[in-house]
Amino acid sequence: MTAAVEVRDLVKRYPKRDVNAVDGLSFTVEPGEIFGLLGPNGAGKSTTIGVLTTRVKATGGEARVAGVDVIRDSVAARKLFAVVPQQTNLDRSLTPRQNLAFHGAYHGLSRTDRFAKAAALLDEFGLADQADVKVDWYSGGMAQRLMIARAMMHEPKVLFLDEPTTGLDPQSRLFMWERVRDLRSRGVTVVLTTHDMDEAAEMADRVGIVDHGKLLALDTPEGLTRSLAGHAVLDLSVTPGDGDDPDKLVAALTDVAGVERGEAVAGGPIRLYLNTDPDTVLAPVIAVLSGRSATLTNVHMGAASLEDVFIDLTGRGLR
Ligand SMILES: Nc1ncnc2c1ncn2[C@@H]1O[C@H](COP(=O)(O)OP(=O)(O)OP(=O)(O)O)[C@@H](O)[C@H]1O
Repeated sequence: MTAAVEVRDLVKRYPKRDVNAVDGLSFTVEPGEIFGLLGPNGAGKSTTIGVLTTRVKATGGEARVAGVDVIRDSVAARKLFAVVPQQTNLDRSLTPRQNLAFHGAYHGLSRTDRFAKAAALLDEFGLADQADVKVDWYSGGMAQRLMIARAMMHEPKVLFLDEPTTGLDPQSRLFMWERVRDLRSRGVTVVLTTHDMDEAAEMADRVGIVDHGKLLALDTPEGLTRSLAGHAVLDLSVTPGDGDDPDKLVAALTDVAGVERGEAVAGGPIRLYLNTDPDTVLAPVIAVLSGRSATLTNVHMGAASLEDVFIDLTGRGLR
């Protein structure tokens, strides 16, 4: 089967920059997948999407959408995908319904078809009641939904979502996640970028972790977290005793049986990666802390997350 998206050795160097924004990226997205590109700000996610959606000119490498070379055959490629950018780009002089209809006209839909389709999509995205108001009245979440509805007007095979829920309230996020899953069930391939590990873990069938324009890991969220040394994590909010510091505390804590590794996350808790159950480690950990006169204010036990995978790969947090 033809891959929905194929990127090979992609390189992008912006003019007057001395490093590559995208530095030899390769990955393949299967049809019907929700694929997440996860990485911190500046990792090169938007640039990669920019190349795939013909907005950014690649410096080198190959990029295909549904088998069509986006670099050499951009006109044909544009019929096969849709993109929802980070920033709202709705036409403020048109109503929501007109925004969709106009997009349909651009893609050659007849008047009847485009208004029927617009009505169906407005309904699906929970905007039917407010389809004929000013776009300016829309909240961020509504504008985001309208942009996805608009993107679906020409029935793209691949939908690119750049940071789909950044800045949205929790309820709007959940609504958005459900709509994206609906799209997948209709066979649309979704490629989303995010620096939110919860979003990647929740949404994506597979996640590519990128940093400095390079792919560091690619697997299912479960596969990525399973790859970590320990399968459980203990977060300790601690104030070191007089004359002690977080690094020394970490060194002492990693001597506890069952602690595979530890690190003091900058500005955050001490994180211990365990290779055993957290409850067997807790008592000896607390004994070490009290022995060093450290004050423990909070303990969190959990499974390893994608954030932990990222920290493991890069030595720093996602944000
Ligand atoms: N038009 C541009 N001109 C010059 N440099 C750019 C341009 N666009 C992006 N960059 C640089 O390229 C690198 C990758 O940026 P990009 O926006 O692709 O990252 P990102 O992972 O999408 O980050 P974010 O989550 O902040 O959008 C950054 O160092 C950025 O400063």
